[in-house]
Amino acid sequence: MNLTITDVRLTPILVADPPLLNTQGVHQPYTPRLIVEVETADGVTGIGETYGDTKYLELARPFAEKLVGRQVSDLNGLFTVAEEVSVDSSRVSGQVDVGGLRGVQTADKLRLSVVSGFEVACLDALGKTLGLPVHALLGGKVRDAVEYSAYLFYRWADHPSGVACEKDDWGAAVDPAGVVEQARLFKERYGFTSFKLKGGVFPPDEEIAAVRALAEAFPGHPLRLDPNGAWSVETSLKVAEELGDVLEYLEDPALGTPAMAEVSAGTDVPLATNMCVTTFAEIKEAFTRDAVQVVLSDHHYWGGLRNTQQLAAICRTFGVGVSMHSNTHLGISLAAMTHVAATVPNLHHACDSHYPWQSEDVLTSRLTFDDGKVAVLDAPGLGVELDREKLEFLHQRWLDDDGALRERDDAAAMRVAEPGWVTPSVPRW
Ligand SMILES: O=C([O-])C(=O)C[C@H](O)[C@@H](O)C(=O)[O-]
Ligand SMILES: [Mg+2]
Repeated sequence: MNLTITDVRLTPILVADPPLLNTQGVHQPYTPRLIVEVETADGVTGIGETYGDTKYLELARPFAEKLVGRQVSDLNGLFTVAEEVSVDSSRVSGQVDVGGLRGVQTADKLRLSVVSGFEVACLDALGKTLGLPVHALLGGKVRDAVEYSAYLFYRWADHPSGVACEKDDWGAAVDPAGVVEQARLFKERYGFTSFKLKGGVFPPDEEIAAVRALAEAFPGHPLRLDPNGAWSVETSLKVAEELGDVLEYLEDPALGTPAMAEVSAGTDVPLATNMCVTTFAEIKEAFTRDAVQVVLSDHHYWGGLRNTQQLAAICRTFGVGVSMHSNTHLGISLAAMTHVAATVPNLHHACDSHYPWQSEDVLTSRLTFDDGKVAVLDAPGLGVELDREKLEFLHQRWLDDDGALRERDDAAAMRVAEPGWVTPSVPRW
């Protein structure tokens, strides 16, 4: 067997995305992703997926060149190679995250977000070569299926008129009745039994009413609300008090560890985050101050599946829970998320996934949710197959774009509907 990497292919694509609302604006009709293929001397190809905005492509290209001649099994070496890739400081200094809502932007985090796509591709190639599933390469699964939560969004029925887009049949959700109807559809179509509502869109009282309506419609189902740091400490405490009896956790009610620590000190409702603990460097302060009780892992920006396991081990040591964050992603990432989630013993919360919102994919067959769960695949590698025609179609869309959609920018997308829109300053309420 020859594990030498002989070729690395990078294919940026644009995938359809519905008009999902968050505190910064609304999702664009198409969003960028990057598909990574790593080929070995034996002709085995491994696939991975990560963010596709220009700032990631700029790093992925030189990184890919450096991998040729290395071994797909040299996963630790990926981090060493990444350090050799320089990050343009203008990409990280003073930048506002215009859509991802994933906390600080640093050069390291940018690198890790790129490494993760390659780590998954290497694990896929290694697993295919050895005839082992990725979860086995990670030490073995401790469960046969991974539970996901329904990721509810306030949304419009369609993107603004005149905007080129793909249509879907979910309808609008801009009030409690709309949110409950969306949750009902999620349950009917995928069997989800826990629900997360993306908040920070409407004044807190309206979002409290939506969560109350969910609690009435789905008694006993775990519920979460995530305004992406849009509230003050005072508002966060008020919401915690009003919804404390029905929330599994409140996610990033206020922005940053100091504010989260203040909220945490004033409520018994568990606080979760994918904004103030997004790097290993942020863990110490947050855990020491008991600012968060649940960390949402995300292999994309934590630097891959093995770093996700390390994060989970640290959380376990400190008695902090683990859940999983998600941005817009396709089936390659859902497969990767499911493999790593299957190996984490202390994963006691259903994971987030945007996948149901993605009508397009690059796989020959879509992954499915049964009773809200994705079965852990035991086929070699990730256990999924790339559909070249679909990949080419989505790449052509990227090539045809004039550049406007190649960067995710939820505030810019909102300005199409509301020309005066600017990213709200925080706390918004
Ligand atoms: O806080 C979160 O869960 C997210 O950041 C998830 C996504 O970014 C979501 O808010 C989005 O895509 O609008
Ligand atoms: Mg969140």
